[in-house]
Amino acid sequence: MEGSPATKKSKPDQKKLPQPPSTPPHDPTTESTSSPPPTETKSLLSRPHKDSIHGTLAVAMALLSEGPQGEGAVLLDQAGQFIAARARAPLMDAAAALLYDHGLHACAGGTLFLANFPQTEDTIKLLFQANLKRIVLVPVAMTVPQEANKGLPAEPTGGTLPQEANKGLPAEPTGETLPQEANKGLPAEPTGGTLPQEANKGLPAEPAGGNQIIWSRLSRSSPTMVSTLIPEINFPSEKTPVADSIGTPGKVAEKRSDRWYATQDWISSMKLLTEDKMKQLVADYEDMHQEASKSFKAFQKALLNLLWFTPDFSSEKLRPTDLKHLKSSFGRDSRLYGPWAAQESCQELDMMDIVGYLVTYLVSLRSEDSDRRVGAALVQDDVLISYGYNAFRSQATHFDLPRTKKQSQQHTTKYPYVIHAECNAVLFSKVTNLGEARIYTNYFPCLSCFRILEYKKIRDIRTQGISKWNYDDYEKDFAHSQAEFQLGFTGRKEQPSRATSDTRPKKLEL
Ligand SMILES: O=c1ccn([C@H]2C[C@H](O)[C@@H](COP(=O)(O)O)O2)c(=O)[nH]1
Repeated sequence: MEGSPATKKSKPDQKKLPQPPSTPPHDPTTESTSSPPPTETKSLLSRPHKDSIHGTLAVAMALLSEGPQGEGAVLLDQAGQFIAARARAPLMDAAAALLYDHGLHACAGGTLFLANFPQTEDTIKLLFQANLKRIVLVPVAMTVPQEANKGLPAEPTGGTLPQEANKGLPAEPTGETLPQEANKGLPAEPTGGTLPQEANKGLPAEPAGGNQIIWSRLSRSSPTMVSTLIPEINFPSEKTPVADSIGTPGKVAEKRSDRWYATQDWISSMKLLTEDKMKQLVADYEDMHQEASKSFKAFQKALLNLLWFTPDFSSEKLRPTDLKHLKSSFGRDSRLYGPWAAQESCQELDMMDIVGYLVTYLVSLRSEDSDRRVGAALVQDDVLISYGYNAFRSQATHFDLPRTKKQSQQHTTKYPYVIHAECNAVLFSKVTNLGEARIYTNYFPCLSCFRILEYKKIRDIRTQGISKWNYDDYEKDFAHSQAEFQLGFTGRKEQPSRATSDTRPKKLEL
């Protein structure tokens, strides 16, 4: 996602205006690869590679498709900035819809993640026309329609790419390779916030006539694809509680040895899952996929289960309250109970909600604040148009910032340096008219984010939890509730837990 570049119109009184920063705005969705920080500080954060996030978004979008085979696509521009993600429309492949929505100029030199191969030959032609630099195929379904394959290098059976096509690409990781490993050799991510023209500098020159498409895959098979969703595992340093590094809520060990063992346990359980259960899940998935042409619901269910049972999704925080709800059949318009909702306030979610929450969760994994990872996703007309997570502002990196929360030492806290997830989602949206947009967040937005959402007329706010922010005094909390109320809050919200419901002011009746 790129922040809209400041329009450089020369105005007579420009000298009086605040000058734009000499460096481009910080884009939290990119990370510097040029000067890796010291290993000790690096272990403060574990973040999945952007490719994993975008590949998974494509899969999530495929869940929303209608038709015999799900298809989802995610488009990034040439600087690697997110443009949009969407599912197949009834008469249009997801990839084609993105190209038509955003135009070839936005796509040239860009990257397209495809969960399942587009089914029509017209779309393949369009992919060549788009001069994309990279197409990442996420093989959620193992079959590539013969029709669609026309004109492309022939694929040997078993789904591997021909050696020719693989030339120059890194060897694909096998089985249980961790994401860090798997990412080695992938094209370096651009450094923060560069404008497309700038970002192009140093990239290999496009051959005359364009059309240099590098076919790459997140992985050869679903197990590896799923394993790339797991955040990098760094052995925690003294500074890092286990909860930060391995994402196990409520399991913060005090001593180094405890942390170490907790991490070990987690790794072995992950391995167990990768090697045994995951194989089983994938086998089930493949079996069910055979049935997919007969029953699309089965495909959706299998895919969702596959995502669901990765360690992250089955963590305590995200555990479905009752798996039997998931096991029931559902389609685009059917309802099911929200896995994130507390038992006493089980909420109904539709497929877009599930995908919305999945996206907020995924992007929150990229958060630069290891204390609290917040994710936000903007959706308009069932298209994911932007996302954001809490990240440190321009010219500040997560390696040298204060992390303390103590209000008595305001200048040493992290807060002045953090841009909130919702702000980033809005700031980096390429769609500027957000009146019809809906926002998903994994935490209840704070008051300042509410102001921004109100300003942008985003009134459909769907959130997974009650407010977690510490408002020191009643006024602030009250103002927050009022703002929420005045907005005409349309989102679904969990009931406050007993602990907080007593202290929160009652909503006003208008
Ligand atoms: O609406 C919100 C509120 C807060 N955030 C971010 C800002 C910080 O990075 C964390 C809060 O940290 P604590 O340690 O829990 O105080 O969340 C946000 O993105 N959106």
